[in-house]
Amino acid sequence: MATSCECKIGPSILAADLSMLGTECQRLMECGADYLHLDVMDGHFVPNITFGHPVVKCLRPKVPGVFFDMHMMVAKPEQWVEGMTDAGANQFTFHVEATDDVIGCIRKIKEAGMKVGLGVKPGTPVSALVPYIELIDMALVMTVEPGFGGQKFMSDMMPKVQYLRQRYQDLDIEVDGGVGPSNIDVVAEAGANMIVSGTAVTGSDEPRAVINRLKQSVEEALQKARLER
Ligand SMILES: O=C(CO)[C@@H](O)[C@H](O)COP(=O)(O)O
Ligand SMILES: [Fe+2]
Repeated sequence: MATSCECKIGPSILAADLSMLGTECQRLMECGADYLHLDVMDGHFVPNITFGHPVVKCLRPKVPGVFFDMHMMVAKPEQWVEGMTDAGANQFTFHVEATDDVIGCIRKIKEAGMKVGLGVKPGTPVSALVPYIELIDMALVMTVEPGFGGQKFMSDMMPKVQYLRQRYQDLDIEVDGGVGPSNIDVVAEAGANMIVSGTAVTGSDEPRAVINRLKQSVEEALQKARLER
């Protein structure tokens, strides 16, 4: 299905050396990343904890101008909107399962000047995003149970991506979890254009080559879809 969306590769820094977060982020951008995917976990929505807006505020000046996609794996995400926008975040991606007031959270994010991402966990049907699709900038399809990097890619989530791409040709669709060179072709074929990859990139001796491989696959799939239009 053709789309006007561009291919964007956004490495997750979750599996990187977090004691060197600033230099790790700089290195990923030097290796050809298009944006950075920063995984925020609160120990409530997911059984793990990472970092919050105070860390993001310190990180911001280390990689000026780089798009920060905040993956908010937190309960009641609306409570963190102000802190994240003050810290310099660009996109606030929260989970549809995490709040009773999705519309209110979307409104708060937009009023704070950030882009809106809305995600579904593997157990949530993609139809849960449909009521909000016209209000968001990006849809996130999780291909692992959120909370940890280095998990196995769930290929049975690809019909969710196909469902979205067939109906919303110009929507940014992000896939996150276990993505790497071994499965990028099915992710790209399904229609995703924003690719999060953590372990496959930060765990590689050649992150630039991995990012290039991911980019090549998505760009080929986008080009093929445009020709089929
Ligand atoms: O949000 C998450 C995990 O909850 C992801 O962003 C992972 O951190 C991606 O890492 P890999 O699965 O690619 O190692
Ligand atoms: Fe993530």
